[in-house]
Amino acid sequence: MELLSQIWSFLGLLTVLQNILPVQLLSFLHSIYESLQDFFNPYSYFEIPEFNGYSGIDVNDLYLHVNLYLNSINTSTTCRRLTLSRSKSSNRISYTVAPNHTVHDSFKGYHLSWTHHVETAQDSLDEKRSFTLKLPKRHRMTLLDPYLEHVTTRGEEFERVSRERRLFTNNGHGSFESGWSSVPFRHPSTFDTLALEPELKKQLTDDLMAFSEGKEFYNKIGRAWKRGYLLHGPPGSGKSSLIAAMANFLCYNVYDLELSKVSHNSELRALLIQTTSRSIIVIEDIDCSIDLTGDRITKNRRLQSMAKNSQHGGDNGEDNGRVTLSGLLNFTDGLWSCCGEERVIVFTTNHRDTIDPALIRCGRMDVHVGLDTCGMHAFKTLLN
Ligand SMILES: Nc1ncnc2c1ncn2[C@@H]1O[C@H](COP(=O)(O)OP(=O)(O)OP(=O)(O)O)[C@@H](O)[C@H]1O
Repeated sequence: MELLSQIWSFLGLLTVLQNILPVQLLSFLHSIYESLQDFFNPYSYFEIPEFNGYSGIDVNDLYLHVNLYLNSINTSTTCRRLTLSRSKSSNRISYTVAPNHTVHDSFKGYHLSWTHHVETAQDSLDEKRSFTLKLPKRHRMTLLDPYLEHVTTRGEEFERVSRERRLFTNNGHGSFESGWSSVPFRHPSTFDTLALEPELKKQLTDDLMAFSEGKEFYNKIGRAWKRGYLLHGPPGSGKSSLIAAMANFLCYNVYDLELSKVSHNSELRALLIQTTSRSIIVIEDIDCSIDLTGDRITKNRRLQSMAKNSQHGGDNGEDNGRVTLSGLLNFTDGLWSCCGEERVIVFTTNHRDTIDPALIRCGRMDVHVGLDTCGMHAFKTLLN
């Protein structure tokens, strides 16, 4: 009782002081109080807002990674309240730390925690979200960088295996902002279900694995992080199934590029720029999709094309109105092909011999896979 009355009198004194002391002195006392509090507090705090700056447009990558990371560690055991959500097109449930709740983590033997703050602006319904990382002050310099690196790597890894993948196809409006339409990618083919000889299966999975983990290698040797596959074999030999198995193995999106719908090289370039990293870009039946004689176009055809162009009052350039071999070579290997990372380009054909060697030389199509013969093992898998 006595303690209660003492607290009351202290609060009363504070109110009186607040009324009589000048504002400057109050704020000075407040800053001294905060400095003392900081000095004696054994923890450091780092705030990670959802957006960079005040525009509310530029999303903070680190915030996204923290969210993914907290999704990847089993937060349900350390956090008392989680927000669950599921998008219309995905079966996956994602967990977010509920507003103003904390989740605990450990790294190199130290305890750390993340608190998710959500504030609603008073004048609008906008929400301001951020995470606060709390870690031991004495070790903050040695812990912060490696821990954030760990969070980013785990977050990216989690996104890779859990994101809903999509199958894109070009819609004929490649010159505009979005030249691709997409549906969820749910092809069931995997390397386990494919009837392939075990050596070939191993070669392919090793190659794909090395590619997906090869960021540093590609950086070191100064090459764009992409890989080309040429799949050849008669109709029905499993080329499409192999592409689906590759996409499922790597957890990549698939861009199925229909060349007949692309009207010229610049549209092809625009489509390439619109593809995202970690994807497989497929051109099926490459020999049927394009005049692979490219620059060696016959005189007759060139004349026909020029006549057509002049009839329509167009430019007489020979590349007008079609995709050429050189356009395709630039697509796979030119400067623009480096505008994204971690991309696999796959060409399929029923007749490898009809393709211009420039298009499938090593460096463009790094791996050639023949699917024409069905060995004993593959046959057994099919029977099973
Ligand atoms: N190696 C294989 N293992 C398992 N299934 C296969 C294999 N090869 C073919 N198939 C089956 O045969 C059918 C045709 O295969 P797929 O469409 O992949 O062949 P394709 O070579 O792409 O044919 P096309 O050249 O006509 O497009 C599919 O139902 C697929 O499941």
